[in-house]
Amino acid sequence: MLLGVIADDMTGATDVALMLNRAGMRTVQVIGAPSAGASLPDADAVVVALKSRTNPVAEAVSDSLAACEALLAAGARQILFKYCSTFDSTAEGNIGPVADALMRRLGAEMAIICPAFPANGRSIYQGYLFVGAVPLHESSMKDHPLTPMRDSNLMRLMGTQTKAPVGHVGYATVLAGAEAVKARFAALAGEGARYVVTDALTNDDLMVLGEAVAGHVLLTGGSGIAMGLPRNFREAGLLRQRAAPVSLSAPKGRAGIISGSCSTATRGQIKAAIAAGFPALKVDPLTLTAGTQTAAMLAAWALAQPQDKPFLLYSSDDPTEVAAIQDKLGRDKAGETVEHAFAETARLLADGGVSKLLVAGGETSGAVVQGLGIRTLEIGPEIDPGVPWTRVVAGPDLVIALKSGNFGTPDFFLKAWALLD
Ligand SMILES: Nc1ncnc2c1ncn2[C@@H]1O[C@H](COP(=O)(O)OP(=O)(O)O)[C@@H](O)[C@H]1O
Ligand SMILES: O=C(O)[C@@H](O)C(=O)COP(=O)(O)O
Repeated sequence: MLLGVIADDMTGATDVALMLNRAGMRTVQVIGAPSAGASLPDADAVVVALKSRTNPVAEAVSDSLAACEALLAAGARQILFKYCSTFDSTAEGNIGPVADALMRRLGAEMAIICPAFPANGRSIYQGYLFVGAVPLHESSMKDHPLTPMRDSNLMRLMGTQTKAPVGHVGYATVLAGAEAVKARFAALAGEGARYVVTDALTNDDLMVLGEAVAGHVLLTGGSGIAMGLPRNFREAGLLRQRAAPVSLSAPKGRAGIISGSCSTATRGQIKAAIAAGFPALKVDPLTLTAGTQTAAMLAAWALAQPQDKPFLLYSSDDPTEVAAIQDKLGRDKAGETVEHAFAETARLLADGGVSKLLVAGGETSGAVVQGLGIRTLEIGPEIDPGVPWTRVVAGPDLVIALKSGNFGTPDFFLKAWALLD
């Protein structure tokens, strides 16, 4: 194993695993921090998918360190801490504290901060993170149910989460190439910087940065920064090129969609699925709390639908409705209620013969994967940038795609099935 990745949520993990797979590294995703001494699957890269984006800081740190130990024990030469391309976090963390702890464990002198993911419109200029044409804090991420992002300056965002000095590599330096970036790293290290935000607008920029960080033991960023890493290993004679899969054979059974994502892209995809006649049932956190809607009822409804189209269970709502529900239940309780219900529903659906599942939302996917008892995933074909089909290799016999809230074209729920044999 060459590269170890610690991902702070489930969809982020499949996103980075897809990126590595496409760039020629055989990548396997394992769920949860492996216990001490547990062996990891044999692969060029292993991604450990945690649910550490929004849990308490101490837990996020200890899970990330446990993942790091397992990856090092399996031979990882470099560790990537993967977080969201929209830098999803709060003033307390968890990005800063986890990165600090990994830096200490690995004895790293410097780590880059690069959430850029051009294929999905995430770019960094002058240290400001953009989502499409607008700065992060003007994007729909300002209303995220768990990690509302109200600033776009990555130096400032990281600065609230760590005491370590944060520097910046500007775009002109990135354009000048990997040697110029390395020289700038050295200069910043001389000034005491421990973290370095790197501008990046295109995939070419990410390849330059990938080359510049070949010698770094710790990297932090979105899946984009993984793009250039396989080439480093190939050039070092450690990795052979392999082709990424174009289709996936799915076990026989029914198809369905579970969505707890309230992101703009997902809400559009839900609209398109309903317009296409998918049988759809809205799940309401208040009704779940009152016990008048239960996981058993959701699963029974889904399994009673005609099989010619996938069913859709969704709690996704617009920011005004989400805010009203959070006012009544509290932010965490609202999220947990939906996540618990979907985890249990997914288990009942798998028992009821569902074998092809699309899940929308990072936290939602984490809950569903845990509910299904999935331990290992193999990465299949790309549906859209950042979202692959995966096949369960340890756990129930099914194929599952875990879609980040803001990823995918409007017809995502309609077109994904065509990649399955
Ligand atoms: N109607 C709702 N009201 C309040 N919270 C909700 C609602 N529907 C889903 N949630 C919660 O919002 C969060 C959405 O986060 P996530 O699943 O990560 O989606 P995304 O990938 O879009 O960020 C989850 O914790 C989910 O349980
Ligand atoms: O980097 C990204 O944007 C994604 O890989 C990711 O982390 C998604 O998180 P959610 O939007 O919470 O699914």
